[in-house]
Amino acid sequence: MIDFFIKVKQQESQNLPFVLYKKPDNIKVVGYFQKNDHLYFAENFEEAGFVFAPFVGSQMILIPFEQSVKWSALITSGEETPDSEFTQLENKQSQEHFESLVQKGIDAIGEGVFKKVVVSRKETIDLANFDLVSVFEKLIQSYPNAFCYCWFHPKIGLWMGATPERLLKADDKKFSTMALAGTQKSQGLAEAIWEKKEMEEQQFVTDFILNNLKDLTSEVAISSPYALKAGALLHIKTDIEGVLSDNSNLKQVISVLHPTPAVCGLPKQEAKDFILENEGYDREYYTGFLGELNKEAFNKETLKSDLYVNLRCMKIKDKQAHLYMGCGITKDSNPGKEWKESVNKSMTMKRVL
Ligand SMILES: C=C(O[C@H]1C=CC=C(C(=O)O)[C@@H]1O)C(=O)O
Repeated sequence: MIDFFIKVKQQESQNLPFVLYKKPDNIKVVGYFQKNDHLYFAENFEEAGFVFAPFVGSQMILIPFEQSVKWSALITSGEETPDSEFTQLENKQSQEHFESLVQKGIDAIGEGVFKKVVVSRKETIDLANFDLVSVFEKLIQSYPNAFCYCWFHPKIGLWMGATPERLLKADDKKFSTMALAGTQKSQGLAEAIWEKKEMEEQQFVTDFILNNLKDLTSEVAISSPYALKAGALLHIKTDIEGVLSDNSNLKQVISVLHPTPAVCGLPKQEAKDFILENEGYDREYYTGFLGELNKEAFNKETLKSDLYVNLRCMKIKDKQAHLYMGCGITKDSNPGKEWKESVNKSMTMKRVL
């Protein structure tokens, strides 16, 4: 780990692009260190590299494998940061603004515009001192079952996160994805009791994914919904896996899944229009996706992709951390509760700062 982090510090001081990541339930940290500061893009998903894509638009940045040096290291064990209670000193104005945005979403559902929308907000906090390596170390120790990352490009900026949501894993024609929704503070997995609102919301997500993948797949199987722990929170998750049909490709599958109903809503276009019109800020890479694209398998015969949704993340800029969090809104949502949920989600990043 020490050599690995020395390499990170060197790359940082040369102001060159890099990405560090750890997959869920894995003890290996991987780094790709780009050899120049060029801004490469993924255009048709046939490229090979680490992709970093925004919520909207087609500017998907790529750290190409062939232009990078790969390093990896095993995580030396540390204590998982215990979950704690946090006191919140929130600005009344941002609370009012967020609650009225949630209410607008509920009203639009009442008018039949859509069934679900995910609205979000950004919170900025000052950082007295920020050390990328120690924050990343805390991140990987605190969230063993998340996809943890730190991504930097001198022409874009620095992002970090610990996301519970996989967008797509594809191993040649075999694929897996998930339907994720519903949130509660964790009192332990066994104690989780879900309200009808959350169960329904998660079922919408599963149905959407299954319906939309129908034309692109030849086989699909799903698990029963179960509780997933993400830091101090629990979500409901259904695993979905299967085989892509011979005539479908990665680009088509990604465009069906992204943005997922866990970060946008249902139907997708109507929810997206509402978000862009009403949220009042630019999500940038929050709720975009990131991960390995077309990585050669060990046997070099197949290509593997492993992509995640950029949630529970932050952008670091000018000694400030910009934290992003959103909540799925359905007809039974309550603005006050959604505000609290967004505060709980903000703790995922606050814990490591
Ligand atoms: C949009 C976020 O979470 C999504 C993922 C899981 C559960 C969610 C919820 O219960 O609202 C959200 O859909 C976020 O963390 O910013």
